Amino acid sequence: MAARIFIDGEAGTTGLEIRERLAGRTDVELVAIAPEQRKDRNAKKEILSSVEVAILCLPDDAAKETVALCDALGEAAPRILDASTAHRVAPGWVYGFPELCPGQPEAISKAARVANVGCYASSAIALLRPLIDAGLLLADHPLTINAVSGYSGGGRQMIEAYEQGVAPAFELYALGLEHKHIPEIMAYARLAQRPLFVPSVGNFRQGMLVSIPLLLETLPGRPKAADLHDAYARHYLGAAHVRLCEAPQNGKLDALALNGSDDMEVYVFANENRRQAVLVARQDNLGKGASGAAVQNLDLMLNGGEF
Ligand SMILES: NC(=O)C1=CN([C@@H]2O[C@H](COP(=O)(O)OP(=O)(O)OC[C@H]3O[C@@H](n4cnc5c(N)ncnc54)[C@H](OP(=O)(O)O)[C@@H]3O)[C@@H](O)[C@H]2O)C=CC1
Ligand SMILES: CC(=O)N[C@@H](CCC(=O)OP(=O)(O)O)C(=O)O
Repeated sequence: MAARIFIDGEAGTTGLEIRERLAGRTDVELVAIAPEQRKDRNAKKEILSSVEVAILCLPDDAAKETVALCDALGEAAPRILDASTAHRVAPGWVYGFPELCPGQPEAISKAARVANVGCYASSAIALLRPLIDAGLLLADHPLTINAVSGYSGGGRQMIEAYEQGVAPAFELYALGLEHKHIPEIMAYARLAQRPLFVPSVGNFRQGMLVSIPLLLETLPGRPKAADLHDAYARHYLGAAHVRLCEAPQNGKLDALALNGSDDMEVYVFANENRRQAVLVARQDNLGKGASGAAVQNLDLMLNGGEF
């Protein structure tokens, strides 16, 4: 029998993308709320009590409100997959990045509540956690994380600003150094020192690069870039949706090249003579960075299995 799924916020950027990915599948039945009732708590509660999984594609406050409605339902509550930032480091929630570590796919498959990854966060964690686990990077290493995203990452308002031509072609933001993804990056990459995070947004709809520069001489054991590469090769061996790639000889990486895909690529660019490296993750911010990741998590929640 098909699993009944409710996407709360199905008309938003993330909700629409998830709906498109699930359309045509026979193993899930999408249960929709009448558009005029989408913020009506009673109507929502009724739907919530009738589905197996609720996927929340809402602003944080609205996501918390829906979780409270589920709490009130007790045993009739659905499992929850929350795409917002509200519960990513909250107790009782499982972080929806199956490639985090061995055991994470199983934890997601059994969880009642899964917090889907943040787009920048998933890239930063994908780059940092394997090196920390391998002892190649210390938890208190001073780190800078640079990133560029397509404007769809900012949701409907930012999309409208860019598409009406009233947004700058490129800008740095979050220069107050309080970006909302830093807590999840620290928690799941296992950092003890807060990284500097410098995101930016450009005049392209989707696509994302996250890069982390490293001075190899400052790392424990003074590794070669090849050692970092090997640590990723071990960590991502058999991973279906994160690939370790050879860094292109021309030293360039196009932010848009994975658009339309739900996968992530990891690169180690290096100059051994200079003992410098730049780690880079590339993904579609709406794919593995959001809705693609949500569908991967949903599949684990519904069917379990290897990842
Ligand atoms: N865009 C992205 O790349 C990513 C976004 N996310 C997260 O997903 C969530 C949604 O973001 P995004 O899709 O970009 O945002 P959008 O602004 O595109 O969509 C949000 C949707 O939620 C609806 N909504 C707001 N309040 C309620 C409510 N109380 N009940 C039902 N529907 C409501 C809005 O409807 P209305 O406009 O009518 O109020 C809108 O359709 C956010 O928490 C965001 O942080 C996560 C990963 C990536
Ligand atoms: C370009 C842009 O504004 N990006 C958003 C992050 C994308 C996103 O929505 O991340 P979540 O997964 O946490 O929701 C931002 O920096 O706030």
